[in-house]
Amino acid sequence: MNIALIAHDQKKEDMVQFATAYQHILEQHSLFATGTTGTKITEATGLSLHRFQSGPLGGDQQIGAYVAQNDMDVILFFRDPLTAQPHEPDVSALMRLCDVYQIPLATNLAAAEIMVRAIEHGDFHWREIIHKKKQQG
Ligand SMILES: O=C(CO)COP(=O)(O)O
Repeated sequence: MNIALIAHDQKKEDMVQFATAYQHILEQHSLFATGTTGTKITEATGLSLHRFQSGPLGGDQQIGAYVAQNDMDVILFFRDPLTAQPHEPDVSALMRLCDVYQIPLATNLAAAEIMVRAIEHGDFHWREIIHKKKQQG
């Protein structure tokens, strides 16, 4: 599955701890991240991932483009609700697209822990079916 990992600055430590704790699950999937989040995860865990632009420079929109093509399966986005973001419209747009395409989106650590266990449990197998159907045209 294609999994996107994103964290605002105040939540990056949470993301590093999350990625460390669930590395054994995450490493079985294709990982994507916004720029700085990706760097921090890779430095802390060694996980290999595709790094997009930093969020304020368009990273959320790049992940949104994957969602719009139905190519992203899960998004774990640790948002900071207490700090204004210069790219708030991009953040809102990404979350909107997740709703348009029914893409599972966790916006905090507690929800992400449930989500990653569901991934391990195979609860998102329906996403593989969508990929196969898409390939068949
Ligand atoms: O701002 C972000 C998401 O909106 C995250 O971007 P970075 O991972 O580059 O800090």
